[in-house]
Amino acid sequence: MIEIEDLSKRYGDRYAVRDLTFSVFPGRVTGFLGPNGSGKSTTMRAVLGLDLPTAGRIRVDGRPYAALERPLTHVGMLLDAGGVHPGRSARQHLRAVAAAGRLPARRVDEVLARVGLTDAAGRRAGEFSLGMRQRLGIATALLGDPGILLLDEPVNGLDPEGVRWIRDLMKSLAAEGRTVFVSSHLMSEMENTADHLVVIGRGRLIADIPAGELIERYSDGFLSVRTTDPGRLITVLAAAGAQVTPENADTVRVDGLSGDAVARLAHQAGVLVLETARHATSLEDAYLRLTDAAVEYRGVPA
Ligand SMILES: Nc1ncnc2c1ncn2[C@@H]1O[C@H](COP(=O)(O)OP(=O)(O)OP(=O)(O)O)[C@@H](O)[C@H]1O
Repeated sequence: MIEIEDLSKRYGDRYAVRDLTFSVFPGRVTGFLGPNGSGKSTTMRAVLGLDLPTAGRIRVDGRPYAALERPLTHVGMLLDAGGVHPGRSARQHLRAVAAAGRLPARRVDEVLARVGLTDAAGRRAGEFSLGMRQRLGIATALLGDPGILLLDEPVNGLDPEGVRWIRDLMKSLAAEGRTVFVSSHLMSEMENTADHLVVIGRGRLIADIPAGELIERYSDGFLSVRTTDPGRLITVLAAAGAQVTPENADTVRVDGLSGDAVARLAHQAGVLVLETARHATSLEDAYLRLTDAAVEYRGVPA
């Protein structure tokens, strides 16, 4: 578990992160979302003690990162897939990290297998494709078998197969009971992955919410209702406070009423409803609405 309390980080006269409070829980994938420059990397670096906060407290498994004994067994991180010596093989790289972190050498082959790099283990990392480098970065994060994983924009630049692979991996890591905290500036990447979302804008918290609830709360989902008597249905539903507009000859669009309410009102009025379809919003739409709603957070002078 990660607990962030009143975190602020200032560079010069600007806050990269301001009064941020949230926790990241085990057993689920938590997406950390915000536009470019909103402070996601700064927050992740602060969790790992790579950046010193201007104010606030961060606890990892109940302690500051610096107070963790053998931190690699608590937290694995994928911050930058480029941090591997190009002349070393994947196996040599992992052995070096394992030795430095006092981790058992057998973990090297275990993590190579987990990320599908067993066959490429002897090749120089400098010859790796971006996707392979990303797998090696994740293997490195997994070396200490940590309960917490921090992944900063892990799918950046990957092809669709690589994206799918990382998604599936994150889900399985969460299913094993780990805390998976993954940043992205693209909501669409989180749509099929995150169980929970922490959204920031200009360094401030905008939402800390289950992914499904975000859609529910910020969706503009409407109903298409097909009926034998659109004229009468429009009158009845409008009288109940809904916005109703004809969609075509036998279908009306209804905003502001649940499917239940539409069915009941139509029944009471003796109008026959043939079909009701709900048009759901995507997570992307909900996110845009949410960040729009947070427009006051744009611009944070120190
Ligand atoms: N070392 C630094 N010195 C000065 N300003 C910095 C530094 N690191 C980050 N910033 C500023 O802090 C703000 C937040 O940056 P950060 O990299 O945390 O955002 P981000 O959400 O991770 O963005 P991205 O999606 O582009 O990676 C930005 O305005 C950035 O310019």
